[in-house]
This record gives sequence, structure tokens and C-alpha cells, in this order.
Amino acid sequence: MGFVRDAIVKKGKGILLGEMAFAKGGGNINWFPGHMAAATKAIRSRLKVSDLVIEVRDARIPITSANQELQPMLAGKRRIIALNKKDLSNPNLMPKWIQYFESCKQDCLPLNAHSQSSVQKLLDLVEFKLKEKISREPTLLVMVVGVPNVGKSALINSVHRIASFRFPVQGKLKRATVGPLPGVTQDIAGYKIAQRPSIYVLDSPGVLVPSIADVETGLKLALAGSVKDSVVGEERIAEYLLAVLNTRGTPFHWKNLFSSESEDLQLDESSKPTYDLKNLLLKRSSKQKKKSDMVYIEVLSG
Ligand SMILES: Nc1nc2c(ncn2[C@@H]2O[C@H](COP(=O)(O)OP(=O)(O)OP(=O)(O)O)[C@@H](O)[C@H]2O)c(=O)[nH]1
Repeated sequence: MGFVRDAIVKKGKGILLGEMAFAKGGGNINWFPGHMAAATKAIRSRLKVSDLVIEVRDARIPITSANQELQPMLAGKRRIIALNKKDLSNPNLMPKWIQYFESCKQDCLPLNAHSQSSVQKLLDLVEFKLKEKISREPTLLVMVVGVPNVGKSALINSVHRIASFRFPVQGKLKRATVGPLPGVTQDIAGYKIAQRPSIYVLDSPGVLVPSIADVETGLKLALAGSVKDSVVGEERIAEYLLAVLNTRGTPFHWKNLFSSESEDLQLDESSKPTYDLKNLLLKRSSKQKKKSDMVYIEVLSG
């Protein structure tokens, strides 16, 4: 069933699904804050002793939001891939992604970390995957990993809250810090979600690969909020987003953004942006932009 992934991931000129085809290259993206190297090491050592791993990915970019460096280790573990933020993703694509992961014999679950019913489904799957261990081990560890900002901490808070109904805790419930920018969680922290056996869920800092080799991956991660905008370049991100929307024919009103009534922006006809890929390409080449900037526009418009 490799064709499903190929159709989803390659799709090139047709631009059908959530992941857009792009040429390799176009400049490396280097965003590897200090804490990530140490965190990656710590995650690897905790993974060794974990009974189950929940790898959280962004449902909008299920392949791009995988940390490739950790994949060999994760693939060797009992793993659930949680496709989080499904409320922000295209619902028509979710069945295709499920089909793809099923074809790889990999459990996956689209969810919304803020929805109790969604998180309950994840807990049911966790219980199912740990069934035989639950009857014989006194303590179990479930590790939650993923790139920054995919919703690991939000998910853990929901899991913890649901679990606390079954196993009331004394005092205030410990909460993981959730935030809209990447890099909020910087340490591994444990949350007890069950007794007999004791089950702990470990939150971990979001980690990326040290160097993102192609610009499209960086752009998608930036648009999804896993990489800071400034690392990839705000203008470049905006152009990419507009190009994606245009290429898909998304009916947005920004095409009329520069109307003749616009008072603040008095642009002459030749300098009005059209957000058409071919025009963008022409404008860029006349301005002698860097070659790396050209690649993603060329390929998208191809
Ligand atoms: N719409 C939506 N937003 C979500 C969902 N899950 C998390 N978020 C939001 O995504 C942002 C990041 O969530 P966090 O839980 O801090 O993400 P994280 O993976 O722990 O981030 P790092 O600490 O950078 O590793 C927050 O603004 C959350 O409220 C979801 O399922 N749907």
C-alpha cells in the first residue's frame, strides 16, 4: 500500500493533499536551540525503559512533523502515532492517512487534545496496547514525544485530567505548561495516571533534527508552528502560504487585497502582487534573488 503514501506525499503537480511536493535543497534550516541536544539524549535514554511511546504528530503534516532522527528508535517500540490538531486538518484527508499508517502496520489515531472524547479514545488504545503488561508489571511508563508545538503537553493535561476522575489525586492537579510558541517544555516530567499498576506518562521537550535539509520541510513546520517564523523568514512563509492557497484554488478574498480603493498602499499596476506562482517567479528572477529562493517557487508552479 506504499502507493497511498506516495499519492499523499509526492502528488507533485496536481497538488491534491496536505503535503506539497517540493524539490530537495533550497537551503538548510538550522534551528536547534541549546536545550534540544540535551533533550534528545535524555529522550533516547528514557525511551529505552518506556513500555509504550505516543508519538505526537501534527495531523496537517503527518510525515513532515516526524522527527526523522528518532524514527529508528521509535519504530522499535510499542508505539501509537497520535495525529493531533485534527480539528485544524482537512477531514477528507484523515481516512487516507489512517489507511496509509495501517498499511505500515502502525497504530495511529487522529485526535484533538482539547476534546475529552478524542483523548478517551487514545486512553482506550493505550490500555489495549499495554493489556498483557498491565497484568504483570507493577509500574509502566508511557512516553510522549514529538517535534515542538504539536500539542504534547496539552494532550498530557487532558489525559491527566481524565485519569484523575478514576484515580482522584490529593491537592491540586499538576499541569504541564502549554503555549502557542514552540519550545515551551524544556524538561522531561512525569504524571501519574493510574494505580495498580502505577502508570506514568512522561512529557518531553519538542525536539527537531539538528538541521532541516530542505526548505519545504522548514516552511511547513513553520506554518504549523513547530519552527519559529523568523528562522525560515516571515516573507518566505507568507509567499509559500499564498502560493499553496493559489495552487489549490482556495477561494479567499486576499486576491482582492490590493483593490483600487486601497488608500494606504498606492502601488502602480506593475508592482501589485498577484500571488500567482508564475508571476512570483518572474518577479523574483528579475530581482536576482538567491537561487535557494527560486527553487520552491519553480517546483510549485511546475
Ligand atoms: N486547535 C488545536 N490546538 C491544539 C491542540 N493541541 C494543542 N493545541 C495548541 O497548540 C499549542 C501548543 O501546544 P503544547 O501542548 O504547548 O505543545 P507541545 O508539543 O507541548 O510544545 P513544546 O513545548 O514546544 O514541545 C497550544 O497553543 C495548544 O493550545 C489541538 O488538538 N487542536
